[in-house]
Amino acid sequence: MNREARIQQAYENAKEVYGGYGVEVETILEKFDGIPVSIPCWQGDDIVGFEPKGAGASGGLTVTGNYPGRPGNPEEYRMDLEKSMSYIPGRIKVNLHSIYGENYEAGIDRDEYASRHFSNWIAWAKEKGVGLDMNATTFSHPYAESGLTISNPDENIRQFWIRHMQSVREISEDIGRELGQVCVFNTWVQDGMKDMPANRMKYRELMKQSFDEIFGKKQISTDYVYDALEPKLFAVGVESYTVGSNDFYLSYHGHARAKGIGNTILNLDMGHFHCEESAADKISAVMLFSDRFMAHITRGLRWDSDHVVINDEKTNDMMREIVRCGVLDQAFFGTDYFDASINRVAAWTIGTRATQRALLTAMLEPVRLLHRAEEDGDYTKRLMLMDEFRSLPANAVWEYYCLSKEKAVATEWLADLKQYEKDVMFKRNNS
Ligand SMILES: C[C@H](O)[C@H](O)[C@@H](O)C(=O)CO
Ligand SMILES: [Mn+2]
Repeated sequence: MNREARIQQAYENAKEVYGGYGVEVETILEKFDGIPVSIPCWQGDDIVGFEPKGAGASGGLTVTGNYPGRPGNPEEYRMDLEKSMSYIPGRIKVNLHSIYGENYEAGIDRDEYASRHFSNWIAWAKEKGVGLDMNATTFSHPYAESGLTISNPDENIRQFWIRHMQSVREISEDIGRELGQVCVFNTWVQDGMKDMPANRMKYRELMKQSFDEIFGKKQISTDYVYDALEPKLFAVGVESYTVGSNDFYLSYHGHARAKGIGNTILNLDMGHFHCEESAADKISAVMLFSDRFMAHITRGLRWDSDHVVINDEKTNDMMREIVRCGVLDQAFFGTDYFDASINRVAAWTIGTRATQRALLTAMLEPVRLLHRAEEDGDYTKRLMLMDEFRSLPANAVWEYYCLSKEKAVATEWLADLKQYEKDVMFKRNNS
């Protein structure tokens, strides 16, 4: 049997199996096809970006590895991105950092970044039919060396980062308007301390004030921008105290909503909690009080929050929970990882495809039957179904979807990437 016929037949069988549980596979596929996953720009070049002097990651972010072939300019970078996109079915967005703008004028600093620095990205996104998300970049900068940015008691430094965030938020607004879809403005900041602070209150108070100024500067339509707050437990070098902790951001979100400041939402990064803590469990708690949320799908491993996403238990758990909670239409899906020890284009491809596959698998779960068993108080049946549903033929549906989008099925993309690596990536000299 040839490739197409094999995939088609497995798909027809899968449809029958799912149909037996009341799941209409075609309807699910149609919905799935419209859900974008945002690709992390930082995986493409170890978060160097295109500022005149790319500094590389710092501030609790460490990219390990030195795999050859890193792109050294926007053209090489977008070429790699397009290569990865050629292997990815379904809608995507690119999650940019503010240091990935272009044509910065001499002497310009981050507090003066503007939409003109992103005009190439906007034109490219329009041409490719993809969306863009945006991140303020508070690390890898002389004003970030103390480890405190918007919570810095030095008013000059604090105001510098406030202006930075305000300008990046306005860039996000222009992007949202230009592309006709929401651009999530993410505000992760690394602020914290290696050792115990004597005055924890002070920095949180400053951070609260700063966010009030950042989001309070301008009311922006939610058609264009949501302001994502991304809590984190700790980072390397920031072991004792993170100003933007989960409790801080949950409270700040409530405050901002009550006062009508900005369009805040929570960004639940799966790698930002205790290893045994479930980010999935937080979705229902947050979404009872919010209209939207972002998920940073990633694979936390011990002290590293950002390994390349694979189809592991936590990723599937996160996706299942989003669907079971009925908040799929409220989710912004971002992925968040860096790995410079493997081919960077492959990392993008593996992580995005794994995220999509886990999402599709969760959408196919016969969730109504699980809810019904629980409502009936039949926890025995609930557990049996949950376990049984893990073995449903979701992969056959995924492969059919890839085929229908004329994208690689299973491992088919790797040989082509190895050729690209040889012909293009390994000929660069950017390390
Ligand atoms: C580069 C990003 O801003 C970063 O990964 C952030 O989202 C994060 O999760 C930091 O740990
Ligand atoms: Mn993140």
